[in-house]
Amino acid sequence: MSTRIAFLKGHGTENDFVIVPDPDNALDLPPHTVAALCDRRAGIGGDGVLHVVRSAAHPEARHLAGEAEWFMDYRNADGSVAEMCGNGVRVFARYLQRAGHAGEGDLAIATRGGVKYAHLAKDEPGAAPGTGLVTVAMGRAVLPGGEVTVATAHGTAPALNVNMGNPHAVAFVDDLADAGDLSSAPAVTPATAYPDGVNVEYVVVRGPRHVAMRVHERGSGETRSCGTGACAVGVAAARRDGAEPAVTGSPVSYTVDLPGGRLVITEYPDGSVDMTGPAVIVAEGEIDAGRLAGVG
Ligand SMILES: N[C@@H](CCC[C@H](N)C(=O)O)C(=O)O
Repeated sequence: MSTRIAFLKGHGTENDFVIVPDPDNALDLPPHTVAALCDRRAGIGGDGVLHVVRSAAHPEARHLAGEAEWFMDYRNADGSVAEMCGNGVRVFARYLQRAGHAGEGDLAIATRGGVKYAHLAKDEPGAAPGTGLVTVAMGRAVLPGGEVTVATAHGTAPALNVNMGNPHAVAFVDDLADAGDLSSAPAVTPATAYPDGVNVEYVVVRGPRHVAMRVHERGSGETRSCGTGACAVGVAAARRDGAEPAVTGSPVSYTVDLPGGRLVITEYPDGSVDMTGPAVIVAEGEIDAGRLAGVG
């Protein structure tokens, strides 16, 4: 007998996810099932899976249940587990709103990177329901220091090590094409800087407080957007511009253009970072897990 899995499909600036509601954590979702769901030809297709579980029902989130009812059990497209997914939190919040578990306003969501607070803005007058922007308080960036270098077949660039709950290497380049093919992971040295792998962002300056980026995501390949990556880029840009809020005493906002859309990243003098962008649910259905390659 095969299992039927209810799912939704959503995206945030085209970083797309298979959303699997499973309040009681009853589903078996091993890495190969996640990879099969994310397969763009033989599955639903996505950069990752947002497994929606009540915090109280998940061993990794039970301790957060008093603060956040819902846990975002995030998985990359290859089935690996990640600590955080910024675009994922926005889409997760949108799903909770659509399912009637949350309304407009503030909402706490548990992640492996701690509890994040999302704010669902009101829809614009006349706009479709569930289209208001979502802001997520992403917490503070950690900059471990040390020199890091990223390299593809197109060349080598110095990068900044920024941790947004998950690891990033941010390299400013002259042209986004300089990164070449990002479907496979750039080489990052020293490897010891990232014992668990890394997401790599290539960035160009578009204007004052305005940048554009491409990203190779650990466990997913080149994606059209990465929320934690955009935050890491905003933080790196502020250091590069001498605008670090902890030093200047003023918040700073960057517009970050990604292949899939635009995010606004704001850093405050206490080091906390907010990310604002869209989150959309585009489909809903049920899949016969037995028909997924290697599952059943
Ligand atoms: N797309 C995400 C990041 C997802 C996790 C990442 N691939 C990792 O392994 O750390 C985002 O929007 O932040």
